[in-house]
Amino acid sequence: MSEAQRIFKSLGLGTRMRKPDFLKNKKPVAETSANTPAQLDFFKIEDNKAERKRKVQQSSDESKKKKLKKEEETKETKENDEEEEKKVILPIALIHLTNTQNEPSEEEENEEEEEDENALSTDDINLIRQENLINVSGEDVPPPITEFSQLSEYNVKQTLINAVGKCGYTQPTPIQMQATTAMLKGREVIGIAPTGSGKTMAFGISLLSNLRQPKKNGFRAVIISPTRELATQIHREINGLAEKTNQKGWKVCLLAKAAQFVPEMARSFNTKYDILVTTPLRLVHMVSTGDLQLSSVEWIIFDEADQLFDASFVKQVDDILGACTSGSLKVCLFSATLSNEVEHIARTVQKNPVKINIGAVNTATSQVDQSLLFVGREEGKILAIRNMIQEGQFKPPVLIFLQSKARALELFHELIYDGINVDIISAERTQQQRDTTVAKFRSGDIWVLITTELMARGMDFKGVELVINFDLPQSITSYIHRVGRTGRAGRRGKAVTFYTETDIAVLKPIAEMMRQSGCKDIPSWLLEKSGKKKKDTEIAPKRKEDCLE
Ligand SMILES: Nc1ncnc2c1ncn2[C@@H]1O[C@H](COP(=O)(O)OP(=O)(O)OP(=O)(O)O)[C@@H](O)[C@H]1O
Repeated sequence: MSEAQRIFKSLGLGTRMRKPDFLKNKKPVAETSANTPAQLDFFKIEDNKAERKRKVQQSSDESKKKKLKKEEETKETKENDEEEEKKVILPIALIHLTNTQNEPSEEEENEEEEEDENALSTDDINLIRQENLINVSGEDVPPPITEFSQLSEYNVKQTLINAVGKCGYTQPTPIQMQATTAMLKGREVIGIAPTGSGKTMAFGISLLSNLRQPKKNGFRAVIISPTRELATQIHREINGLAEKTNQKGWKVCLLAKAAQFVPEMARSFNTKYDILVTTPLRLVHMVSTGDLQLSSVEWIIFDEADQLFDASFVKQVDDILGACTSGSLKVCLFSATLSNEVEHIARTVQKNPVKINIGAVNTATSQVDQSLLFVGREEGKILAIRNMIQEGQFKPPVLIFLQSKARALELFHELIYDGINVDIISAERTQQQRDTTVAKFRSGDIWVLITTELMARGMDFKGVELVINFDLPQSITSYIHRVGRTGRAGRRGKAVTFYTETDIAVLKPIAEMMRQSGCKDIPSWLLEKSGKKKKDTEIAPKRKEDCLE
């Protein structure tokens, strides 16, 4: 058994990891830098391959030297032990038996040599994590994968691995590298990774694999999301993956429409499906009327977990967890942002979770070029948009965030008047209207979408070019999620935040966070500004309903 395997065993991992090809070449090289790259550019891994290969080779060499030294030491100890053993007098038959038992067959020897070559050393694992900005905490955290094909070593069916490929995903993102192996080992996870970095697939793949096959025994996995639009999107993605497995019978249910179920349907409903995607309110309602049972649930995922575990939802979350009565229930949390307070609450419902953090904590994705634009007073905002249009900086699709529905509606009328292909989405519109608007924005029939906080989290509109914070967001957390609607899945995006004279007093936290996420053009006077530290939820000043004066 190799040293690496011994380490794996001692860590209780027991998994035989195949060493990725890029880790196999070992040439003598100098020591590696332990510095973590400042920018998170995980979709561009391929571009960095040569550099990564060099670093990994360096690490592999170091570990090889260490391994050789250890092997020599082990050999010495073994020889001493053998000497000791010979002193014990055994009957000849037993000696023979003992010797043959200890002697590896030729086949075993070859296998060990092969394992030796393929095993990942602790240094290799650390380097993969370092290269992908994966930070982990928790006991016995399994190593990350670097290729989807390695999922087979975690008992994932080939049909599921193929399905991931059919979705067009060739390389796992960092959260997928690490969260999948943890969940596949049956571990509860707290997964924090930037907006647009593929968290949905991270838990989607793991759930489908852990459930093995459709059973029609009632819901075995539940995914909770704060908004109906996001639940619909998650449902589409997981259902799409399930369908591509060609494994007949996977039933993924979206519990979103109030009129979707009548009591007579409840019985079949409780047995027909494997996975449920829902918002918390709807689920609590169905559980309280007895129309839905959660006793078979083995996995529950809270997407946008920080929002679900904050004051506005925590009661419903508590009710839902109370209804999941299975002793083997596993609770996982995913989000791009998580405060210590929320993590503390969440940990009270988790058992020995693995915490995975990708990149810097609570910062906007580095895939977005962020900027601040001074507009003087409120009326300067619409002028700024008109200027951007004239100067060709208003490249659709564009998402514009405002503080209230009334302000959003006013801007909508103004842009319609300018002849822009624009629509508006807010919580007060009917579900039908919301669905139609989202579909039209997705398909490119609408170029500009004006919205409130409703669309800030989770929504994956492919190819959004520009996010405009017409009004400052209410919190840093909201800023991170809003600008994260662009710069997704490896594409770059732009985000412009308007600010007025009144906003200057509260802008510093946003400016600091922008700098942290790699933004260089922040006026230094803004960063130096002193002032009372505001709570995360208290940034934007309350504005008049009328956004143009
Ligand atoms: N391995 C992959 N390779 C390329 N694209 C991927 C991969 N995994 C997921 N994606 C794509 O990346 C996009 C973002 O994924 P997803 O919506 O899961 O992000 P997220 O991390 O949940 O973001 P948010 O925090 O904003 O909710 C989606 O369009 C998805 O199809």
